[in-house]
Amino acid sequence: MEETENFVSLLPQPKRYQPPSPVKGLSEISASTNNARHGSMLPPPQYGLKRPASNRMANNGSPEKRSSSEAVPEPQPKRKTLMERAGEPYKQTQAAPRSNTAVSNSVAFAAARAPSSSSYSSLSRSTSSASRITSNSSFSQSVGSGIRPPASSLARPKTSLAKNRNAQAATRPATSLDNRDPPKEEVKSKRMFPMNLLSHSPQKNVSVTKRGARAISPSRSPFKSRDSSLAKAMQTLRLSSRPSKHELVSLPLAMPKTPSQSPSRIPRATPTKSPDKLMHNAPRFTPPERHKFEPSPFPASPYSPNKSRKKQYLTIDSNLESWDPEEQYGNMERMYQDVCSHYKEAMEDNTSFRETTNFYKQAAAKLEEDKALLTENIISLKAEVETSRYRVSSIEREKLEVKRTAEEELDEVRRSFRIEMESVKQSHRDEVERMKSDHREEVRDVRRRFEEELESERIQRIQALSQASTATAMEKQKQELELDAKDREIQSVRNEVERINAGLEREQSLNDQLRQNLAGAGNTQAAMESARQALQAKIDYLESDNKSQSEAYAAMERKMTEAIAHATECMEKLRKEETLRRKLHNQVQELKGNIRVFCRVRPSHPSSDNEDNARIAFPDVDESKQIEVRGPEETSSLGKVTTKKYDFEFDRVFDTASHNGIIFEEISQLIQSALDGFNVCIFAYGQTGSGKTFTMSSEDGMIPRALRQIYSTSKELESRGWTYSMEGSFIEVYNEEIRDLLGEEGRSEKAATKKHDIHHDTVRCETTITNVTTLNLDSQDQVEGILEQAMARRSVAATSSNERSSRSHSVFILKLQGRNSITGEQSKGTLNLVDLAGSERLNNSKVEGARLKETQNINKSLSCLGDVIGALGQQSGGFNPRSSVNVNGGGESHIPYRNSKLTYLLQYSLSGNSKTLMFVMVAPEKKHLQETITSLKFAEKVGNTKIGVAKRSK
Ligand SMILES: Nc1ncnc2c1ncn2[C@@H]1O[C@H](COP(=O)(O)OP(=O)(O)OP(=O)(O)O)[C@@H](O)[C@H]1O
Repeated sequence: MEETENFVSLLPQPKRYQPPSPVKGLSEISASTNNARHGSMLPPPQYGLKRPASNRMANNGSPEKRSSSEAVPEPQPKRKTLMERAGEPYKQTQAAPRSNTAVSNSVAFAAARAPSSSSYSSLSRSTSSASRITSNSSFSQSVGSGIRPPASSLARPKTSLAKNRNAQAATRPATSLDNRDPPKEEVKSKRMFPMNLLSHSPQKNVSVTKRGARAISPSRSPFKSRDSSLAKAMQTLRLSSRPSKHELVSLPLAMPKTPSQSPSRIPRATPTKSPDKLMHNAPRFTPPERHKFEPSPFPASPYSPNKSRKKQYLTIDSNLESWDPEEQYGNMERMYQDVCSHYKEAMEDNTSFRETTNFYKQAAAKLEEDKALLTENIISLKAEVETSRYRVSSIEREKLEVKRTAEEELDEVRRSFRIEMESVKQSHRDEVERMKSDHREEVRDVRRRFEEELESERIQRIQALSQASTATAMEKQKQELELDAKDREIQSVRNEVERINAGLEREQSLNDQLRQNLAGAGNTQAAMESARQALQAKIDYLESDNKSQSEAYAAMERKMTEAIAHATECMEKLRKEETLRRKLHNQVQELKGNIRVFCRVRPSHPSSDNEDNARIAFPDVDESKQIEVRGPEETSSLGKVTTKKYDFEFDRVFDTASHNGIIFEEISQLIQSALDGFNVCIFAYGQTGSGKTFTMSSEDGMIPRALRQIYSTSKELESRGWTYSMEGSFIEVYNEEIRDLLGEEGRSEKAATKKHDIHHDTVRCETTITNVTTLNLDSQDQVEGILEQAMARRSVAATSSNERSSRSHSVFILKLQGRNSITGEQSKGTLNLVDLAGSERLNNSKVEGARLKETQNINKSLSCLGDVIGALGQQSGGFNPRSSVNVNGGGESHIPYRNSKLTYLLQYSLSGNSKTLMFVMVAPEKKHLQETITSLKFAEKVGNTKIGVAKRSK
C-alpha cells in the first residue's frame, strides 16, 4: 500500500485550473500560467473543432495514422478553427490594438470571442472540470499531497514494481521524468507546435482513442479505467496489508460516478467558476456521440469491479482467497504501464501547453504593450482634446470679444463715415454749385467768343463771297467774251464752210463748165473731124488744084492741133478739180467730225397701239438734230404724276418717216471717203428690235446701198484714170469668237474648226483676219448674193423683243484699193459696216442657258465699246492710231481695244485714222423706254467724243 501510495503520489499532481473568464483579458490568462496544469486547459476555442486534414498532416507528421484512428465522428456542425477565424474579417465593434500583428490579432480575437467560441470547450471544460473537481479532490484525497513521484518509479521495470516495490518508492526528481526517453517515433508524432495544439487538442483525444487504451470523451475517461485499475490494484495490494479506513473509504470516491464526470486524459484544474456559469456564458453545445462511455481497455477480469463493484472493495470481510496474485500483478503491471504512458503523454501535453502558454504570454505581453501604448495614446488624445476644448473655448471668448470690438469699431466707422459722407456731400454740393456757376460763366464767355468769331467769320465769308462773286462775274464776263469769240470763230468757220461750199459749188460749176467745154471740145473735135473730112474732100478736090489744096490742109491741121491742146488743158484742169474736190470733201467731213452720231427712230409695229408708244418728239424740224424723249411716269409722294424730259442732240435725227434712201444720202459722202482712201466705220447701235439690221443689212439697207454707190462711183472714176479693186468679207463676232459668214463654216466640220485671229499692221494701219473668205466684188450682182448668204448664216434667235434677234455683231468689211493710171495716185480705204447685236437687259430678256451666255457676251462687248469710246474721248492731245496708249494731256491713257474681239477688230476704225458714224436706233415702244434713254445717253457720250484727225491711207 505504501508503494501504491507513493506511486500515486509520484503522478503529476494536477493543479487547479482557472479558466479565463470570457470577460477577462489575456493578462489574466497569462497570470494563470503559474498553474502547472493550465496548459492543458488552453486552446479553449478549438476543443471539439475539426482540424483540416492538411493541418493535421503538417502538424502531426502522421496524418494517416491519426485519421485511421479517428473512429469517433467529428462533432457536427463543423466549427472553424482559430486559424480559420483569424483569417476572417474582424467583425467585432471592439477596436483592435494599433500595434496588432497577425498573431496577436488572432489571439486577441480568440480572447475576445472566448465566451462565444469556446462553447464546446467550455462545456468540455466545465464537464471535465466537474469531473476533475470530483476526481481531483478524490484523487488528492486518495493519493495525498500531490508531490510528484520520483522519476525512478516511472522508469522502474515491471518486475521491480512487482517484486521490489519498496526500492521503487524512492522519490524521483521531476526532471528525470521529463528526461525519460520515450520512443522516438511516439514523441515525434505527439509533439506539436503551440498554435497547432490550440486547434488540435481535441484530436489528441482521438489519438488516445486510436491507441485503444484510453477514452477521450468526458464520458469515457482513461482515469475511470485507470482508477478502476488502481482500485483493483489497491484491492490486490491491500491483500497483504490492511488498508486504513480512510483509504478504504476514499478509494471508491476516486472513481467517477458518471461518465460525464470522468476526467479527461489530462488531469485538469478545477475551474473556479461552476460549469453552469460557463455554460451560461457560452452557447449550448451537445457533445458528440463518440464521447459516450466505452468499456475499459483493460481485459475483463473475473474480479472486475464492473461486474460487482461493491464486492471489489477491500474490506475486512473481503474474501482475499479469491484474488489471484499473479493476475493482480499482471493487472497492476498493465495498469502501471498504462499510467506511465499516460503520464508521459501528460508530460508531453504539458510541454506543448507550456509552449502555448509562452506564446500566449508573449501575445499577452504584446497586447499589454499595445494596450499600454493605446492607453498612452488615449491619455495623450484626451489631453489634446481637453487642450483643444480649452483652446476652442478661449477662441470662442476671443471671437466674441473681437466681434464685440469689431461691432463697436464698425459702429464707430459707420458713424464717422456718415459724418464724412455728409461733409463730402456738402462739399460736393458746394463744388457742384461752384462748377455750375463757373460753367455758366464759361458758357457765357464761349458764347460771346463764338458770336464774335461767328461775326468775324460771317464778315470774312461775305467778303470772300463778294470777292468770289466779283471773280465769278469777271469769269463770267471772260467766259462770255470767250463765248463771243467762239461764236465769232464758229461764225467764221461757218463762213469758211460756206465759202468752201461756195468754192466747191464754184468748182463744181467750173467742173461742169469744164465738162461742157470738154463736151464742146468733143463737139468741136467732131466738127473738126467733119471739117477735116470736108477739108479732105477739098484736098481731094484741090489735088487737082495742088496749091489750093495744100493751103487748106495746113489750116485744118493747125486747127486740129489747137483743139487737142485745148482738150489736154481741159483734162488737166479736170484732174486738178478732182483732187481739189477730194480735199474739200475731206475738209467737210473733218468739220462734221470724225465720229458722228445719227439717231433713227423706228416706226412702231403696225399691230401695236399708239398708247403703247413713248412720247418722243423732234423739236427742230429744219435741222433735224434734236430728239426729245419723255421718261417713264413717276408718282411723287403727293400722288402727282410727273415725267422727266430727256433732250438729246445728234448730228442728224431721223424720225419714223425717214426711209433708208434718205438716210443713205447722209452717209454717201462717207462711202466716198472710203473710195478716197479713208477708213470708214459705220455701225448701228441700239437695243434689240430697234431696227439695226433693218437699217444696215436689209435689202435697201446701208450695206447694199454703199456697195451700189461704190460700184457706180468707181465706174465714173474710171474715166479719170482711176481703177478700183474691191474685196469684201463678212464675219460675225459670236460669243467672243469670229465666224466667217462667207466661208464654208457651218457646211463642214473642217471649216468650222478654222481659227480666225485678228492682226493689225501698225505701219499701214491695216487689219486682217486670218482664214477669212474674201471675195472680189467685180459686179454689183454679187452683192445681193453675198448679203443673202451672210444673213442666212448669221446667228439669230427669238427673244422677247425680236423674233429674229441678232445674237452676234456682224461686220461687213470692204477693202477698196484705187489707182489712177493718169496721175499715178493710189488710195486704200476700208469700209466697215457693223450691225451690232442688240443690247438687252438680263432682267427683261428672261433668257437662260446659251441665250444667257450670248446676252452676257453681247453686253460685255458693248460695254467694252463704250469704254473705248470713252477713253478716246479723253484724248485731247495728238492721237497715234498705231498705239493703244496715247497721250492724254500731260500723261498717257490706255485705250482698251483688246478687252473684246469687237473693239480689237475695229481698232483702226474707231481711232483717229477712221471716219466713224454711229447709228443709235430707237424703238418707240413704251416698254423699251428705259433702254431707249440708256442708248441715247450712250450715243450722246459717243457724239461728244473727239478723236483725232483721220489720215488717208497710202
Ligand atoms: N425703219 C423701219 N421701218 C419699218 N420696219 C422696221 C424699221 N426698223 C425696223 N423695223 C422692223 O422691226 C423689226 C426689228 O428690226 P431689226 O431686226 O432690224 O431689229 P434689230 O435692232 O436688228 O434687232 P436685233 O439686232 O436685236 O435682232 C423687224 O421686223 C423690222 O422689219
